[in-house]
Amino acid sequence: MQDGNGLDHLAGERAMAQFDLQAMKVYLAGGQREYEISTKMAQLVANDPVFSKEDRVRLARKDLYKNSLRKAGHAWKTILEKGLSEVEGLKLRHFVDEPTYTDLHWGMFIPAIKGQGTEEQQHKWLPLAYKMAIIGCYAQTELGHGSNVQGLETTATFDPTTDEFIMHSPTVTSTKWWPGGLGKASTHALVYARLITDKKDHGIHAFIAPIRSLEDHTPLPNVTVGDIGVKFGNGGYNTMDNGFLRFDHVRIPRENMLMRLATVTKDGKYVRSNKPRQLGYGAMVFVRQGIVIDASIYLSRAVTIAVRYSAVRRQFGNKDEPGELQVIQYRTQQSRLFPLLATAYAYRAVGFWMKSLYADVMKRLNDNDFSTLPEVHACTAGLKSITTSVTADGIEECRKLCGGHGFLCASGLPELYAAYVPACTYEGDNTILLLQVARFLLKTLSQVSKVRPVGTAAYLGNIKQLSTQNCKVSQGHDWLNTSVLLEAFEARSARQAAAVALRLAKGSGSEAEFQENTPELVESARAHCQLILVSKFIEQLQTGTPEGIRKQLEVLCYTYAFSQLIDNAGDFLATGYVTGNQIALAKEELKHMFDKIRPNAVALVDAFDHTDDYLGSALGRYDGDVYTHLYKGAFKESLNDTVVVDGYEEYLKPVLTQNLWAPHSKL
Ligand SMILES: CCCCC/C=C\C/C=C\C/C=C\C/C=C\C/C=C\C=C\C(=O)SCCNC(=O)CCNC(=O)[C@H](O)C(C)(C)COP(=O)(O)OP(=O)(O)OC[C@H]1O[C@@H](n2cnc3c(N)ncnc32)[C@H](O)[C@@H]1OP(=O)(O)O
Ligand SMILES: Cc1cc2nc3c(=O)[nH]c(=O)nc-3n(C[C@H](O)[C@H](O)[C@H](O)COP(=O)(O)OP(=O)(O)OC[C@H]3O[C@@H](n4cnc5c(N)ncnc54)[C@H](O)[C@@H]3O)c2cc1C
Repeated sequence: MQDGNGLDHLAGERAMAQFDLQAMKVYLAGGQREYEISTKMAQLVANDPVFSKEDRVRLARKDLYKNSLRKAGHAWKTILEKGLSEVEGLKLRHFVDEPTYTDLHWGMFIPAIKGQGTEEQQHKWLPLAYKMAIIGCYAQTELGHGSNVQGLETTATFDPTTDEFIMHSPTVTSTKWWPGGLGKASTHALVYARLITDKKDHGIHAFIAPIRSLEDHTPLPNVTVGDIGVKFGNGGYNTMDNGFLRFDHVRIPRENMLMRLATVTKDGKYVRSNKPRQLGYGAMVFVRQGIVIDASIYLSRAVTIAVRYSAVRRQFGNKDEPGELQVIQYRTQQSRLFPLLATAYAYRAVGFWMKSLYADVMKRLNDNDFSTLPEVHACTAGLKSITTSVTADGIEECRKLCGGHGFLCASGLPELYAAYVPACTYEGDNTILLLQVARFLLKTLSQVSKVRPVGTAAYLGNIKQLSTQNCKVSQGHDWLNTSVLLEAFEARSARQAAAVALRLAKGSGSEAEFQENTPELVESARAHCQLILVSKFIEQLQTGTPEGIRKQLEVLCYTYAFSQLIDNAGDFLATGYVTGNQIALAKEELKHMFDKIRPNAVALVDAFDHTDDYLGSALGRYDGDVYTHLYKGAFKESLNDTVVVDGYEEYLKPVLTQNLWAPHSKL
C-alpha cells in the first residue's frame, strides 16, 4: 500500500517556515499563560478515553445524546477533582468539542442572572448554578417568534392574592422552541415572557421557572417539555437537546422575576429602573462577542485540514518538474485557501479586541455609563453576523478544496460544518443583525453634525472628506500602506451608508420605503463591519507584536485586506472611490502575498496548535499520513463489520438469483 509520502512532504513544508513558530502559537493562544493552559487541557482531553470522538457520526441520536451527557458529567467531575480554574474549565470544554447543555447553563443562564438579577437574586441563584445543583437554559425563542423578541407570546401574569406569577403558553406558537439544554437536561429555564399586571402588558421580561423535579428529574406539574428532534447533519449539533416547553398556568414566586431593570411590588405595582431596557439583551451581547473568536477557531480547524491536505495531495504535473504537483502549488487552490487562512488570523486578532471592548462596556455599565452601549451592540451584532457567515462558507469551501475525500466524514469537515452552521442563525439571524447595524449607522449619520461619532463609527465624523477625496494609488506597492488601505475601506463604507441614508431621507420615512432599501442597508452594514475587521487587525498588529512573527502577520493582514477589497470590488467601484485599475493593482499585490504565504502555509496552520485528537481528521493529520489513515478508517465502517452485508439474504440474493427478465422490460 502506498503511504502517500505524506510524512516527507509535511516535514519539508515545515522546514521552509520563515517565522518563529513558538511565538506565533503563543500569540494565537492569547498569551503565554493561555498557551500553557491550552496545551495542558488539550492533552488532558486527548488522553481521556471518555472524551473520545470516535464514531460520533455513526451513533444513533439516543446513544449520541447519552454519550454527550456522559462527557459533560465527566468534564464537570474532572473540573472539580482536579480543582481547575474557570479558564481551565472553559478550555477543557473547548477541547471536548461537543455542543452540550452546559454551554447554555454557563454561557447564557448564568450571565443573564448576573446582568438582570438584583444582588439578592444573584445571591440566591448563582451559588446553586455555580455548583450545578440546578441546570439552567435560556428560553427566549418560541415556535412563532425568534428574531422579533417583542412578539413573544408567553405570559407571566401577576397574581397579588398569592404573590405569584402565572406562567402560561396561550397558543401553539407561544411554545418555547429551540432553547439548548431545555429538551432533556435543564431543571430551570430563564423564560422571556410578557409581564402582565392588573391586565396591563409591560412587554418582555425575564423569569426563572423551575421545570423539572430536583428529586427525580420529571417535568413539574402542568409543564410540558421535550426535545424538538433531529437536526442537520450527522453528529454536529445533535449532541444538544434543543427543546420545547409549554406552561399551563404554572405558578412561580414573584421573586423569580429578574428585577434589576424593572420591579413588580407585592401589591402589583410595576416600577422601571432608570437603566436602559436593552440591558435585558445583555446575555446576547456577551455571547455574540465570544462568537468572533470562536469563528476564528472553527475556521482555523477547517483551514488546517485543507492546507495540510493540499500539501500532501498531488495531481498532474508539468514538464519543468519531476513527478506530480502538490495541489497547494496551484494558484487557484492558493487563491481559495490563503484568504481563508488570513481570515482565521484576522478573526483571532479582532476576537482579542472584542474581549477588551466587552470588558470596557461592562466596566462602564457598572458605573452607570451607558453611552457606548449602542456602538457595542452594533459591533457585536455585526461582527457576529459577518464572522459566522464567512466561517460557515469557509468550512464548506475547505471541504471542496479537499476534493472527494473532503466529503467523507473521516475528513472531519462535514461534522465541523454541521456543528458550526447554526451559528449563522442562533444568537440572532445574520441578516437581522446586519439590519441592526444599519439602523445604528443611519442614526449615527443623522446626528453627525451634533454628536461626534466614537469608537468604530468615528470615521463617519469625516464623512465630507471621505465622500470627496478619491484613492491615490497609482502603483501596486502604494497599496502596501495601511493608511491608504484603511481610507479605502472607510470611504467605501461611509459612501455606501451616506447613499442609502440620503435615499431614505428624500422619501416619506415610511416603513415600506425602509423595507425597499433593506438590501442596500445590509450591504452598507457589511461594509462597515468589514472596515472594523480590517482596521482592528491592523491595529492589533501595530500594538506590540513580537518581532519573530510580525512580518508573517503583516503578510496575512494584507492578504486579508486585499481579498476583501477584491471580493467586494463591485461595491468599491460603485462608490467611485477606487478605479478598476486600482483594483487590478491590488490583485497583483495579492498574488505577491500568496507567494510569501506559500512556504509558510503549513507552519502557519501548525501555529493554531490543533491536536490530531481535536481536529479528528484523516486529511488534516499532523504527520500528513493521509492515505494510510483513510484506508484504515474504512475498516471501522459498520457496513464492513461483516464481509457479506446484512440484508444480502433477504434483498440482494433474490435480485441476483431470480435469473428472469423483468416482464415488461425492453432491455
Ligand atoms: C463542564 C462545564 C464547563 C464549562 C462550560 C462552559 C461554557 C460555555 C461558554 C460559552 C458558550 C456560550 C454560549 C453558547 C453558544 C452558542 C449559543 C447557542 C445557543 C443560542 C442561543 C440563542 O439563540 S438565544 C436567542 C437569541 N435571539 C436573538 O438573538 C434574537 C434576535 N433579535 C433581537 O436581538 C432583537 O429583538 C432585535 C434587536 C432584532 C429587534 O429588536 P427591536 O424590536 O427593534 O427591539 P427593541 O425595540 O427591543 O430595541 C430597539 C433598541 O434596542 C437596541 N438594541 C437591540 N438589541 C440590543 C442589544 N443586544 N444590546 C443593546 N441594545 C440593543 C436597538 O439598537 C434599538 O436601539 P435604539 O432605540 O437606540 O435605536
Ligand atoms: C442550533 C440552534 C440553537 C438555538 N438555541 C437557542 C437557545 O438556546 N435559546 C433561544 O431562545 N433560542 C435559541 N435558538 C433560536 C434562535 O435564536 C433563532 O432561531 C434565531 O434568533 C432566528 O430567529 P427565527 O428562527 O425566528 O428566524 P426568523 O426571524 O423567522 O427568520 C426567517 C427568515 O426571515 C428573515 N427575516 C425575519 N425578519 C426579518 C426582517 N424584519 N427583515 C428582513 N428579514 C427578516 C430572516 O433573515 C430569515 O432569513 C437556537 C437556534 C438554533 C438553530
